[in-house]
Amino acid sequence: MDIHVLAATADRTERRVLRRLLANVPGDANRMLLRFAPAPGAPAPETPPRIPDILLLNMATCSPDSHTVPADVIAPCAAAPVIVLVSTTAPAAVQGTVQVLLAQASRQLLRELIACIVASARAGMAPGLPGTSGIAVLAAIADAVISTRADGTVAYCNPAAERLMQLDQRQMLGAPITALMLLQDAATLRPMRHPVCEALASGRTVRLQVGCILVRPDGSEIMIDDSTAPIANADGTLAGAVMVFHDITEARELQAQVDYLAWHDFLTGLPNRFAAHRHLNQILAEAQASGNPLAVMYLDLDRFKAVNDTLGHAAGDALLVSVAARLRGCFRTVDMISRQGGDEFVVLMAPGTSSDDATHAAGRILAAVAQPHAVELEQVHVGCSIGIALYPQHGRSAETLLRHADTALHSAKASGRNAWRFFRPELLTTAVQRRQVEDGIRTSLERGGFQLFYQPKFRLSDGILGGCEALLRWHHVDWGWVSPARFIRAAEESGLIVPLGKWVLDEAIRQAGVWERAGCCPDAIAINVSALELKDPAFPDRIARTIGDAGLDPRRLQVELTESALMRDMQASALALQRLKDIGLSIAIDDFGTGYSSLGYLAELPIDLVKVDRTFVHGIDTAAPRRQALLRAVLTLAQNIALPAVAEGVETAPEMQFLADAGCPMGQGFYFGPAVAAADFAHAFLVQPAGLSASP
Ligand SMILES: Nc1nc2c(ncn2[C@@H]2O[C@H](COP(=O)(O)OP(=O)(O)OP(=O)(O)O)[C@@H](O)[C@H]2O)c(=O)[nH]1
Repeated sequence: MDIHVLAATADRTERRVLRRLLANVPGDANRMLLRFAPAPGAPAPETPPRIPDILLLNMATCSPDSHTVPADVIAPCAAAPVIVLVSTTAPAAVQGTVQVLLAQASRQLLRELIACIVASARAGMAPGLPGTSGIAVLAAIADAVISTRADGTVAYCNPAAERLMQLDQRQMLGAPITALMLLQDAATLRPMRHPVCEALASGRTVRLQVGCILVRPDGSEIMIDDSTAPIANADGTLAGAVMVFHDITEARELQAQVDYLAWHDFLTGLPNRFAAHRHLNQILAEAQASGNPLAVMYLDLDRFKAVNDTLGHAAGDALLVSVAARLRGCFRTVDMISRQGGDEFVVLMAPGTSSDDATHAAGRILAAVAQPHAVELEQVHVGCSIGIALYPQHGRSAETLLRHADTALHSAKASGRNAWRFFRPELLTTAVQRRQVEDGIRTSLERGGFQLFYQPKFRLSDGILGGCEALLRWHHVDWGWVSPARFIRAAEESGLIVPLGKWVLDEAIRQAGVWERAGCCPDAIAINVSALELKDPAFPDRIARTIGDAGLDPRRLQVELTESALMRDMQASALALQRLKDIGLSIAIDDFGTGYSSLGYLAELPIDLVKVDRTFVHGIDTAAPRRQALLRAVLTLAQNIALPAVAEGVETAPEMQFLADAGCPMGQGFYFGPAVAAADFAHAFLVQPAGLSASP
């Protein structure tokens, strides 16, 4: 006779041994048709394969509580007898099964055993009922198994099915499966067509859709995953169906938690950037269909870094949570508030939002965020800046709207912060140009392109060189010379001014060293220092170290600062300036007279020199008497507090003469000479001992 053997083993050696033992040779009494079961988890075949006459199982993967038991392999052939393949003679995990120690099995023994078991099963077994050894295996596995007859009444259920269904065998056997198992779609809560009915009707293996709920007799619900296969008689007619299922409630809950984390910000609980992007696409589709406008707001806290730096990261976190709560209070439930990361939030205002609505909301945010936040027993104040882009006039896609809102945000920041701005197309060109400039600065810092030019300062009384100012110049490979007005501001706003300032310092000190070794160094080489550098507590020490390393006399170096840079934090400025003075540097105030006009600081800070701004100087010889009087007043003020003054922007001889007559001690400007490269400066203005190479 032909005997269909299904072997469920993933072990390659076992497969090879089985192939050898069950290979047919002429003269064999029976023909063995060996087939291997697909690995657990492999997709079920569309059409049910022929039910085998006997099943060979590897017990190594068949522990009772193991989910690797190929229940969906065993269950459809539950009517078939089972031989368990064991690798040791130790007692098998499942009582009542025939066991074969494969390593010692001979070809003849195994074939005769199989033939004998199959013959007796064919003689006595009713279709749809598992054989005794099959029952033993099914009783031991963790998956629930229910087999039905062709009319859908239950013919068999294993203990796991009793547990999951909360019914015992007596209540289930003979009852229609559809009466016992109420299945619902988790999303719609609508009853679902029973998979047994579907498998019986189609003659195919059926899998439940993900998210199927089993409602149990006591009303409790579990989520199940199942596979249902029809069972065929030996003649191919339908004998019934077998359903294998297990509880996936816990796995789904875990998945739900993972999903939550994937779409929410861990710190504030707000939707995260991915959720915002997804939502924006959804509401854009809605807005497109209804023709309604909507608003996208990009929000960034102002100087949040300072909170982290002064109060610590935990306080920063608490502030972010507090801000998130304030934002929630500013919006309708239809608007989505999300955290993009860091101190950035995005608000998506639902379709139907006009620009007026967005304006009012922005005002509400500024007011709400500005209220003090209770953070770790402190009252913390923080502001924020907001950029707004409207659909459809500022963009139609999620990416464009977010980018344009971000561009508008930068404009709000640049305007002085604590403000909101709508997107304007003009911002785009500036933003793109700004980015290009920033990238260019970075590249030139790495590869070269910056140079220091030197402009002389002269004593007006005797025309002797009184020092010089080192001015940064940038030659870009593609753009040529870039105007300082164009790149200094971009560097300041992007923070690149710090590495740039360091480069200037190093280069000025290097050049001063060259001149000093040549014995022709000018008295004071002034370098410009930005507010950001001055704010850095490590700045004075860095200067001291660099000067020390170069072996330079510190009096050769002068630091020029603008009034506004000093005024940002008077106390910190005073400390930093004193430290610079202690190192031996002199301090000059740039743009004197144009800044805060709060002159009190002149007496407070250790300043050596003031530079009278060029606006006072330009055309002064022919200017109106009131303007001339103003310049004289500025110079007198400097004189009265014993601060020498340098007039900037001197371009003509009459201007120079007017300044000299008014008692201005020094001048700087085109009249004396423009800023030029170090070699040209040395050549023109320094008394050069023989052999000086001004630039190495
Ligand atoms: N406490 C805390 N800080 C964070 C977190 N994520 C990012 N940051 C910090 O937030 C700061 C963001 O600073 P920026 O927005 O770049 O700068 P700012 O100080 O706010 O200055 P402006 O935006 O220019 O006004 C950085 O210092 C980050 O290290 C976080 O989850 N918790």
